[in-house]
Amino acid sequence: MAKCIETANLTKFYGKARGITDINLTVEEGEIFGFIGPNGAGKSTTIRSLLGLITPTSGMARVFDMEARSNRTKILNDIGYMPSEAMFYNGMRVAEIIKYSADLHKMDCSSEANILCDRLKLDVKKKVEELSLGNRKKVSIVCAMQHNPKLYILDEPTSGLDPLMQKEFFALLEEKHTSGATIFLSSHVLSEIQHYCTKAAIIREGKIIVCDTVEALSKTNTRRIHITGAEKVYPNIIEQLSSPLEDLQTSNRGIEFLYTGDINELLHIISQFTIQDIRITEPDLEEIFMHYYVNGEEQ
Ligand SMILES: Nc1ncnc2c1ncn2[C@@H]1O[C@H](COP(=O)(O)OP(=O)(O)OP(=O)(O)O)[C@@H](O)[C@H]1O
Repeated sequence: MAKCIETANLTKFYGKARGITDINLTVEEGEIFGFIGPNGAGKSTTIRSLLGLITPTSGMARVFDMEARSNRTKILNDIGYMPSEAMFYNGMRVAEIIKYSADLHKMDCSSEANILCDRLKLDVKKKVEELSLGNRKKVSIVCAMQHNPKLYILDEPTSGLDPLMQKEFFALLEEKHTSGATIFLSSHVLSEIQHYCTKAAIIREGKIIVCDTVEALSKTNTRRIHITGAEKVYPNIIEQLSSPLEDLQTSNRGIEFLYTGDINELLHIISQFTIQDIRITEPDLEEIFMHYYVNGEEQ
């Protein structure tokens, strides 16, 4: 399958400040790729490099098999970009902004724009400064989608949208994907990545710490252990374990924690104490992502 996005050792320093270091990513045509990481991790810097808006300090970024910075005019024509902040020129009406954005692509997108505004319940007569954050986001969505681009680069697209509009937005995105579009989705909302993405990369402190299919990321030998009746003895259990526990929670219903060590060792230690019950479950993807957010090991 053809590569839609490719970076190799992509690095950007803002003066001496780290933006991103040695980012290696490949997004194949037709993929829905999730890009997640804590605040300041480097998501927007990576995106701005892909759009050719900033010059990398070193390494390369290619989109549609072209070097991003020197071919940005050509590349941007086939991209639907939603920046994380939906900011527009004050004084303009929604319809004018949408038309202006279509003109930049030298296309008449009016019929697609009307459909999108209708589905998103966007009042095109309003002035930008009269719009709520959610409604400004909708303007961004229409501008990103009306020209039916080959690639969507979406930087936290759902922040500010109410749940109904989030649902409509993803319905639209899935339709575009079914028609052949590739999607690069930066998000803080882990459930979005889990539901919609085929592959995901986690970035932390400017570096990619893990990149795999969402299915593979969900598979882990980490287990969540729930024990009832161990409130008094759990310090003794912890003391004997050779692997550290994570996310230890105690309550009057018992204790629970994430455990990645040898399960036989754990059961052997627990068997020395009197407990009421034990349950061993797989952690959900959100817990796995949080593990990488907080403790992230490098690839
Ligand atoms: N124009 C700039 N000048 C100096 N430093 C910058 C600039 N833009 C970003 N940075 C720094 O680069 C790092 C990565 O920032 P970036 O905005 O790419 O992160 P992010 O993952 O998009 O964060 P968030 O989730 O908060 O939007 C941060 O440490 C940030 O302070």
